[in-house]
Amino acid sequence: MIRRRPPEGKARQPCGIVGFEVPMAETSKARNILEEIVWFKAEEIADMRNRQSIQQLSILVGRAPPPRDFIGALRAAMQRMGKPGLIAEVKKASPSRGVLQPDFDAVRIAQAYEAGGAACLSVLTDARYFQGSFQFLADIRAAGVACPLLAKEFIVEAYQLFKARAMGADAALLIAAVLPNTDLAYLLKSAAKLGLQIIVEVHTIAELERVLRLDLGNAMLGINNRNLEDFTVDLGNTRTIMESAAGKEVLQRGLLMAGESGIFAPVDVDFVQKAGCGAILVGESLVKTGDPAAAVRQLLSLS
Ligand SMILES: O=C(O)c1ccccc1NCC(=O)[C@H](O)[C@H](O)COP(=O)(O)O
Repeated sequence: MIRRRPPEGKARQPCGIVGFEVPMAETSKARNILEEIVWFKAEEIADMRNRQSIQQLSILVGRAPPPRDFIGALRAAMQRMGKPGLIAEVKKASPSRGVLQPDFDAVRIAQAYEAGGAACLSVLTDARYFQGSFQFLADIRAAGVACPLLAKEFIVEAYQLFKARAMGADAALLIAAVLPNTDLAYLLKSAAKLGLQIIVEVHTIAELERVLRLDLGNAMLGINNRNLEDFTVDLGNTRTIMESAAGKEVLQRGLLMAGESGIFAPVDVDFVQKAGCGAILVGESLVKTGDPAAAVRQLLSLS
């Protein structure tokens, strides 16, 4: 479990108008990128709240287009194609790979994914580490894209769920490595009130066991094959987790599971499908190509 805040309150001591910062004690340094991202979220959300209160966001939520059935679209795609429903990711850059697509136009890429046969889209909203934006969600919806949209954010507060729904998201991601079960339970309830569906993401068997103790409502699950602490990617992680007792419980309960990260070719799709996944979340291999529609068709072996 990553630490949600620097143990000594602050990672850096800003020195005001002098314009430099002094690092705090060694223990206050983030241990990995996930911690760094999550620690920065506290500052980012405080800044967002100063510009837009949760009351203002609530009004926008009331005016937002009705949410679409994200999980239903994935299940329908699986039934139609006999292959996992594809969540194609609109991702300009990442901490592990840097800029993936310099010629990045979120709307054009979203339209191409849909034309290629994606069931749903994942839209990176984090600005600092992924060069994403909540505005992309609104732009993609305004452009008439029908695929349901996942707000791909590092959610630590309900405020971000309000923001995601206000901007037109249909679903949001909650990461078990970041959130203890009390927070997950609270955020799952908040999301349900807003009409947002949820993917709860795990990376280990222990996280899956913990998450299965929650009242998941109609949430789906995801296994991230990327270790968010050291960036290594191993598709075998999906199989290992799905072969565990907790993985078997997922199948028995009929929960939809997505295989996430490191999916590059049809053999990878087959691999995670055989492991028990009814959905896949794919970014890099699609966004890097000059023709994202063709990349989707190729990945799903569509003619
Ligand atoms: O992608 C990263 O480098 C990354 C680093 C730190 C935290 C999260 C990160 N990625 C989020 C994701 O889970 C992926 O964007 C998603 O699963 C798609 O992965 P890929 O197909 O490998 O781009």
